Amino acid sequence: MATDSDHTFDVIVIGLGPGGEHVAGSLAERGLRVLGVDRGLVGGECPYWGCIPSKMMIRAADALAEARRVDGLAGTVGEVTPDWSVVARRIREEATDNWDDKVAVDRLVGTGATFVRGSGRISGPGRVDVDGTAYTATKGIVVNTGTTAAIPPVEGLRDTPYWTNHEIVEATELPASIVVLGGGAIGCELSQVMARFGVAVTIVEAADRILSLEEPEASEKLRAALEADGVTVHQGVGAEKVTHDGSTFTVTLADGTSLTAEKLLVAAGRRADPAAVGLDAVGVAKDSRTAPVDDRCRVTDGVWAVGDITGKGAFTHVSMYQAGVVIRDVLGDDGPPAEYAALPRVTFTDPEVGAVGMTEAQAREKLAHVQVGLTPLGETTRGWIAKSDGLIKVVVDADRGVVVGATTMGPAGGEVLGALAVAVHGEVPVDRLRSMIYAYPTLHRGIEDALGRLA
Ligand SMILES: Cc1cc2nc3c(=O)[nH]c(=O)nc-3n(C[C@H](O)[C@H](O)[C@H](O)COP(=O)(O)OP(=O)(O)OC[C@H]3O[C@@H](n4cnc5c(N)ncnc54)[C@H](O)[C@@H]3O)c2cc1C
Ligand SMILES: NC(=O)c1ccc[n+]([C@@H]2O[C@H](COP(=O)([O-])OP(=O)(O)OC[C@H]3O[C@@H](n4cnc5c(N)ncnc54)[C@H](O)[C@@H]3O)[C@@H](O)[C@H]2O)c1
Repeated sequence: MATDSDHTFDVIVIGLGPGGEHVAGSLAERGLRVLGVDRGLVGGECPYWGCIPSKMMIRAADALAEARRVDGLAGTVGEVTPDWSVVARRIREEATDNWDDKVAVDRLVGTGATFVRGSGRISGPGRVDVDGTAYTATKGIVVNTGTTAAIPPVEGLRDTPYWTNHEIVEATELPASIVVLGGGAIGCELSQVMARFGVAVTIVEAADRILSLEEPEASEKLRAALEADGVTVHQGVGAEKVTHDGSTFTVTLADGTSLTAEKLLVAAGRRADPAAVGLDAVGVAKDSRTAPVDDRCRVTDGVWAVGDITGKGAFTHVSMYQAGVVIRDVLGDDGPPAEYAALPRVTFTDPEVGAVGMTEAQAREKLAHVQVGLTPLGETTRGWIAKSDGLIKVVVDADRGVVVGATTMGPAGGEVLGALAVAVHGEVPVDRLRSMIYAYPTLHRGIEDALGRLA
């Protein structure tokens, strides 16, 4: 029979995405009594339907593209024949264990934490209900319930068998054609993958450009790259109506264009639901779209939140970073508060779009004097040799003489980003960056060129 002590823990973690899993395991290892609750798979979206399987798809699609590049660089390889079954098998066997989280559950329980599969909800300070069973948290509750795909209010859409990231990651066969609603990170990455595997892909992006949160120069180059892969891009126009006749989707755009395709992928952003996890019971407004947190990731006394739900950046590295902040705060350990000025992000298209800190537009909105330097990658020696397109752009706070934002687009754009992420985080003076030695001929040498072009 369950006793009170079976239902009383120091800390209860609701939702075990990357950050929640880390908090639960680390606090248990430090000797706290921890209950981890997840209604789905321990590890969350990233390992099962997000980062890892999508990057496995991208790796495969890039291999196809690289093989096709032999022409014009090194000879001929004959016809490159894509086979999705290889990717689908890797996702099942190597990435997700066929969507079984036994390894993750065992790892968590191995730290000393208790795991319950179910839907958790805060019912009041220190109180959590999991599918009708009441639990008490004496030290605190950590919320890491993440996001699900946002389904935009387009007429007819909800009544159709649309795909989200879940269905495309689980697909064992690709369709002949697909419309992708949304040209953000998910839409762009997956569109390129599918196009390289022979799918006729059409992106519909309501904003005036794809990847609209990043620099316009990157959006323009990415659009050209996607079109070179055969993707059709409609931007600046939203979908107005969607129908499905049993085999074919018809998507009507606001400008009257009618698109038909075998599948429709919704990649129009993500939605968190703070009220569903009971955050309204501890003071968060019922209609809040995020869990507002302070620089210790506290929502209120005894309640912390980490990950997508905090609205600080829907990335695994943010979830993990915030987890570190929470672990220290719960334990009373010293450490810096959370800061996001040097938030890095990478869209793993080809070319990759790395970015850190502010875009030029954000900087101009916030700062009095802004300088910008941009180097097209083709003008760097390495970029020219590799026949690679891309750019390096730096955004500088002229008053302080430090880089506050940067974009590194190109092959390994996410790796080149590292140097500029350090510069933004460390507030390294531009003069110091200008006077360092950049190895020749590297792509990151473009940083020196971009700094030389500051205007
Ligand atoms: C296709 C795709 C590709 C991506 N690629 C990248 C990438 O390359 N790099 C990157 O940094 N990020 C990427 N992301 C984003 C990344 O997946 C998320 O930012 C990351 O998973 C962190 O999310 P989270 O910690 O908020 O929780 P999530 O991963 O969303 O997990 C939340 C967990 O909470 C559980 N849960 C929800 N409600 C309850 C409840 N009431 N009770 C119990 N359990 C609950 C869910 O079952 C889930 O397991 C990608 C996302 C997608 C969809
Ligand atoms: N490489 C990575 O790190 C990576 C990869 C994929 C996803 N993610 C994370 O997941 C999050 C979600 O990705 P996402 O691509 O779904 O969201 P997103 O917010 O990046 O992009 C969604 C896009 O859909 C558009 N849109 C919204 N409603 C629309 C409509 N009705 N018709 C047409 N377009 C519409 C928006 O204008 C926007 O450009 C990202 O913000 C990112 O944080 C990260």
